[in-house]
Amino acid sequence: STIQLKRYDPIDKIKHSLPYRFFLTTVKGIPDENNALNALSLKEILSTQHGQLIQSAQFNYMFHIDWLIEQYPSEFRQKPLLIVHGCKRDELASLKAECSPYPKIELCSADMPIPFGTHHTKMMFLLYTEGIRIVIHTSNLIPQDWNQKTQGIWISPIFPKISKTTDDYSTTTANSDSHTNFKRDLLTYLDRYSSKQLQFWMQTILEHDMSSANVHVISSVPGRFTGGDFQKFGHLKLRQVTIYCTLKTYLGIDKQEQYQSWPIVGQFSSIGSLGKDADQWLEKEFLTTLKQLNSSYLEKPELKLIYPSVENVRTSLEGYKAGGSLPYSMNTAMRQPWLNKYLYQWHSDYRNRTHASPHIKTYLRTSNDYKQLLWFLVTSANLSKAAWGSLEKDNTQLFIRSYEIGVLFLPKNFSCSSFPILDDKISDSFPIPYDLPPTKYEAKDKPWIVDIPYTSQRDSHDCTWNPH
Ligand SMILES: O=C(O)c1c[nH]c2c(Br)cccc2c1=O
Repeated sequence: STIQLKRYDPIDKIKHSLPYRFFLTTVKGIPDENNALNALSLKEILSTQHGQLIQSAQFNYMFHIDWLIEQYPSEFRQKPLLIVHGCKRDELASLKAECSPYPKIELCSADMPIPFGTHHTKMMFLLYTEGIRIVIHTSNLIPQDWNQKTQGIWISPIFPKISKTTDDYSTTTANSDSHTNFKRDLLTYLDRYSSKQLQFWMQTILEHDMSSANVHVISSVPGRFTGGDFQKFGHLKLRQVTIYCTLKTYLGIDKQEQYQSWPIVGQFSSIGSLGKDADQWLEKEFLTTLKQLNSSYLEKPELKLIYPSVENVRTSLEGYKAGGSLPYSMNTAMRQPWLNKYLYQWHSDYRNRTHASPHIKTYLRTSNDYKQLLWFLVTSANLSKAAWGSLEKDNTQLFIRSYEIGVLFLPKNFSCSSFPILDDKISDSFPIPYDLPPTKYEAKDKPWIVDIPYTSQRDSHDCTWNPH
């Protein structure tokens, strides 16, 4: 059989990029060395050094088409580009207008059957002559999302095309999938669009060998899921994949006890309406599924939620403007003051990103001493029922409104029982985007709310914030 030579992937040359392939976006205005380690710009992702691009697809929520095309190398700007979006009515009209100068851009409208759902998914398919690369990330395709914010990027290897011979000898499942069922779960997600244009990409994905993928897909799609589909999406999928982590069989009886209280940390850039108290959804549903009811001990991990305070926004590189991308509304916040006791500040001194306002969304479970990581998820999903789903029909049905996608890192897929979080951080520690342990809000701190004025203190650009 022809032995496929693993093509040299420039991403591998970036220090500390392996084995996680988890990057932040570069930030203008911080020292270069903090951009050199595990950070990428969109131009770097799309550069010609990765191979000869044939065509690409961009799944996202917000688009600035002229700017996006400019991020592609000039020799790739005429290649076919599929834009997968959830725009309707006047937003769709303006998106079409923005695309009209580019005949090779095709639009694919994600079916949005449920009110208040959004197409949040941020993903790239990059088809080269040598193979296909998949990027799952958290940035809108607009300049300010790639300038001075903290955003997350998982970038796959360039998966080679399955040649007849390789398929015969593929060591994993018949259609060369990974132990994490990466290909199966990605196709399950894409199938929910029921889109003809995505048929081409689903067939293309089928034809590539993804056995080297070492992350799980955690996605959400609009719908009501029960029976065989019950644990395919949303927070039930996250539970189903992480459940082994605190199983007695995996840990041994004695160790399991110590795991019971291991905290869960959620970090996001917006918050939905979660009910009149924590027992409505946050503790009763979201935390319960994540803390895996399976154990006989009463697990009660703490839940710590990282969301920028007004002071975090005011002192950020962008100043109050950063708050334009933190759309937590007064109408929602005023109905859930109980949430404030869970809130921690955005702090990332070790990555020099304390002032790069977060638009990344991450969820993790860590040991009490914050030295070991049990699992880590980077995703488009904010803390909302629309994104994660809410249980109905006596907990037999999960109701999800939005499209979301993220990737989950599990120690067992990296041959370890937990990921190290070392003090000197950057070594072979897991590249967590923020400082652990998290920093509690100060007594005077309030969560950033987008639609109220902030005039008593000026921001890092000497401005105030007056939402019209
Ligand atoms: O998922 C995302 O990326 C986002 C979703 N909704 C937003 C609103 Br509403 C206002 C401003 C920014 C965003 C945003 O960034």
